[in-house]
This record gives sequence, C-alpha cells and structure tokens, in this order.
Amino acid sequence: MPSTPVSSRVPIVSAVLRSMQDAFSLAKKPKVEVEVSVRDASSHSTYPFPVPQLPPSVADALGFAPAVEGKAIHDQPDLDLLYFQPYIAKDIEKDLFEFLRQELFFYRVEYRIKRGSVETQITTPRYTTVFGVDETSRFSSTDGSVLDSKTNKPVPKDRYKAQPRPLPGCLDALRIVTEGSTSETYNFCLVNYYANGSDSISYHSDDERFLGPNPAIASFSLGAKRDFLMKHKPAPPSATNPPEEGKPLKLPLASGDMILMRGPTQSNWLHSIPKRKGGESEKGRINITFRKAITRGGTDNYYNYNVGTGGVFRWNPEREEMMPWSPTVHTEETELA
Ligand SMILES: O=C(O)CCC(=O)C(=O)O
Ligand SMILES: [Fe+2]
Repeated sequence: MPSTPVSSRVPIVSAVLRSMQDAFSLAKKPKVEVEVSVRDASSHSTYPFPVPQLPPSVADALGFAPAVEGKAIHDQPDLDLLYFQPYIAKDIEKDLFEFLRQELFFYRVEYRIKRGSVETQITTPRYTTVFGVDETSRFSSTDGSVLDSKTNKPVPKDRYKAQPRPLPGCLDALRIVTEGSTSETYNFCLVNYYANGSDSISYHSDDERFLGPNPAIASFSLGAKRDFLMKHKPAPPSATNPPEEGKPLKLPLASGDMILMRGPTQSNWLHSIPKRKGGESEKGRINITFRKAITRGGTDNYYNYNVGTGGVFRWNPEREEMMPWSPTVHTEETELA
C-alpha cells in the first residue's frame, strides 16, 4: 500500500530564510508560481527513502526560469531543437545538482540481450532512476496509488510489470516550469547520473512507439560539461545513394543547459553522450529528461531499463561516490551505541 507523505520538521533558520527570500522575491514576479511546501518530503511505497522538497532558495529561483530564451536550431534536415544556454540560472545550478545527487535513489541496471543466438549480459554504463506513468493512468493525489485515467478506479495489480512511482515534489516542480516554457506536457521523468568520463549513453533515438509521433523531450544538464553528439540517421543505401555518414553535430552541454528535442528530430536523428577522458568529464553529471508516454508499454519499458531488479545506490558524501544503499534499522540500542 502506498504510504501517506511523511512530514519532517522545518528548521527555524530555513523558515526565516524563506520569509527573507519572499521579501526579496517581491521585487521581480516569477514567471511561474511553483507551489513548493518546505515541510513535506515526498514518500511513496515504491521509494526506498523519502525525497525532500527543493531547498527554498532553489525552488524560488526556479520560478524565474528559463534564465535565457531558447535558441531554435533547425538549420539541418529534420532537426528541430530549442537550446537554452542556460535554462537554470548560474546561482542555483550547483545547488540543484548537489541536492539531486544527494537525495535521489539510483540504480545500475543489468539486462540480457540476444544478438542472433548469442545472449550477452549488459550493465548500463551510468546510474539511472525513473518516475511517472503513461497517459492511461494517473497517481491519486491523496495516497499516491495508481488509478485508471478514464474510470478513476484503482488499476488492476497486473496492469504493470513494475509499480509506477510518482514524481517526487522536487522533480515535479521542474516539470511544471518546463511545461510552461515548452508548451508541452510530460508524464515521465528519467534521470541519468554519469559518475565520470567512463559513463556514457551510446547513439540512439527516443522514437519508441509509446511516445507517439514527433515526441517532445526536454533534456537538462547539471554538473560536469559533456559533449552531446547528434547525427542524422543514414538513408537506406541504394545503387544511386551510397551509405553516407554525415558530420555529427556537437553541443558541449554545460550545467544548467536544457535542450528540447521535438518535431521530426527523434525519427531522423540519433544522439549520444560519448565516453571522454580527463577534464570536467571526471566529475559527475546529472541528466534529467521529461517525456510523455501514451501507452502502458512505455511504463513497463522505462521501469525495466531504468530501475530494473537490482539494488539501490545512493551518493555517499564522505566517500564522494555512489554506494550500494540498504535500509538500516534504527533502534534505541544502535542510536545509543
Ligand atoms: O545525458 C544526456 O544528455 C542524454 C540522455 C539520453 O539521451 C536519454 O536518457 O535518452
Ligand atoms: Fe535519449
């Protein structure tokens, strides 16, 4: 059963800070009013641990996003991008990065693929986590249970292979702002954490049927600068048309940047974050994508490849790395020891 949200105590200092920020915010009206409660962490029966709300300073500043207008890029065939450099202002991008790396739970998903008769075990070369449910369902606002969008009745237990997870408040705040500035709606949030230059995502397109035709995908970068490569899908080779590799487009995505991929982009272009050595790539990078899945298959696919069946990882600030996480039972004895 989904649990009801837990409340955490508000330190007085943050309440004072909040009222000071409110006073400062009066000078400039936010573009979007993001209603974020500082009191309640987000919890759900599917979450290994509760996820706090955004720090008030970050939540308030997010109301003024995007920091700059998006620049349209459509100077190549079938390409339609809107590039915000940055979307998240320089004075909060670091705090948002540190907050999400610390407070989210991640997975290192393993799965088997079959090429011909050969089965191979793949470990996803990055940490991932995912929240959301496709359009056929929604989360109850009272207890977080999954309801049928049409009937508003609880969905049968076997509708999904995995249990869908609602977006925690901190990511939902970013979703709302992103919807406002892209004129699109989203019901999924995928998060990637690239620990260093060895983590990557190979060339692919997010053109699955469950996203519908011409899907819009809003993709945020936080932390280390990494190259985002794009190349046109090759035209089918023929006698008059030899196979051709176009020059890839290289966007060095910096912390706070957002790239909206839309229109014919996914059906015609591939994108990747290649492995890199040295420099900024040795530091961590978070990527957040918002998407809209329209059918149940999307929900099953996203949980299978971004949560999987393995253990939970959480950032360890002392060791400065992702570490396997397990719930520790806090009894009076362990606390006194
Ligand atoms: O990390 C990125 O910028 C890209 C991630 C991506 O393409 C994906 O998750 O589908
Ligand atoms: Fe992608």
